Amino acid sequence: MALLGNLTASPAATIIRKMRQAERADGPASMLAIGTANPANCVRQDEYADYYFRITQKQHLTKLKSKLSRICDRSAIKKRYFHHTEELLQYHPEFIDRTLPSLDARMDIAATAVPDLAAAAAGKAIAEWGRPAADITHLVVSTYSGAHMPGADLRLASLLGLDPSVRRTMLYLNGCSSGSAALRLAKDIAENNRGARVLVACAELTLILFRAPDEAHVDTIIMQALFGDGAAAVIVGAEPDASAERPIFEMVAAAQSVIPETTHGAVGRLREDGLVFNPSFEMPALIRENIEQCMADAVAPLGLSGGWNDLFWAVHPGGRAILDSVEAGLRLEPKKLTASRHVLSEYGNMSGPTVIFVLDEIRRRREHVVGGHGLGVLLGLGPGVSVETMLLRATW
Ligand SMILES: CC(C)(COP(=O)(O)OP(=O)(O)OC[C@H]1O[C@@H](n2cnc3c(N)ncnc32)[C@H](O)[C@@H]1OP(=O)(O)O)[C@@H](O)C(=O)NCCC(=O)NCCSC(=O)CC(=O)O
Repeated sequence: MALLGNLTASPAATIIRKMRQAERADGPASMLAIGTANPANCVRQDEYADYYFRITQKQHLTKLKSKLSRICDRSAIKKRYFHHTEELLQYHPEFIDRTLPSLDARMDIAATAVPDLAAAAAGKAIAEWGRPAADITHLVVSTYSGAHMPGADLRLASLLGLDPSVRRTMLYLNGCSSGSAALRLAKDIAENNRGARVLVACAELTLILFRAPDEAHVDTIIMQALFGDGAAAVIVGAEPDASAERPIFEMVAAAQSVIPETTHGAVGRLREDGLVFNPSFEMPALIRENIEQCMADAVAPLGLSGGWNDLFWAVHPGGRAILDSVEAGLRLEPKKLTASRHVLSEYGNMSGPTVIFVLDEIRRRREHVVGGHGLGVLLGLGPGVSVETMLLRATW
């Protein structure tokens, strides 16, 4: 105690404390710009079952095809975008036949396609932000569609012309909560490094989990029915420059929790035939039964409780049943999930980037979605089952 007392009173301790105060930003981080992008190949959901069984040459599996048709009908998705095309699949029979090793070929395509798509989204965010790309100080990139050293972060930095001193962080295999996790990390970086401007970029290509239908693996068609490709980027910074920057959402507080004993809820394994991802049948019920407790725990330290309909909601649209579960579990009025349902309908579940598309949609709809005090919640859901929450304040 005596030593600690001496240290804390010493001139060195005072200097270090002042240095640390000077290093940190005074205010909370804000999202300063948002950009999104999708590949060109668009497939309508009402044509997807025909398309998928034709390109995988499995039209003889008529019962499975009818099941996929039914699931697509009830998915509340209108269309999705994909990097892979029929031509690409013709060159790669190993992407269709799950007995052939295909990880090398999938990774070779992802090495350029993931950062290219991320760059399309990030370029839009930087243009909206209005400052030079070289002013970005930190880069956080998340994906599960590829894994390389050096990674998509370095190629993205080069494509965008970021400064070589930019501090890069890669997040791999975070599943569908990766967009929320990357934003949480960006908030911490921006608030602890005065003047930092963090570019968050999330990009996913379903090529990593594309494979033919198989009667022994019915969950394959669930993935094929719901997931699409997309990228989203956000620029995050604290103490916005009032003359040059226009904050969209203040990032008030972030939390992460895990629904107890649900590690089986959403499981992914990287295998020789790509990423095998199995969302459990139970996901919708697990979320419906646990979401209110997770939310209450997340907002309690802020002195808030309940009143969920007073907030705006940016919920990860993992599937129609996931949104139905969040709506039921929190007793939300149907209009609260309009932005999430719109993004699901237009793009499907793009994993991590999706929740950023929802934020973009909310700021587009403005007062039609956001209530008087402007407070809302970003809700990410992913393997764990992890629940990522961020309290936001709309600042337009
Ligand atoms: C897929 C759906 C749109 C289908 O809607 P329906 O109204 O048709 O619902 P349903 O439950 O009757 O399902 C239709 C058929 O699909 C089957 N089915 C449903 N879910 C399944 C699953 N997880 N695995 C295997 N089969 C499944 C049902 O048994 C049924 O088969 P039969 O017709 O033979 O009886 C919906 O169930 C849905 O949105 N589910 C949630 C999907 C999900 O878990 N998303 C999270 C992805 S992970 C994610 O976002 C985050 C992450 O973890 O990283």
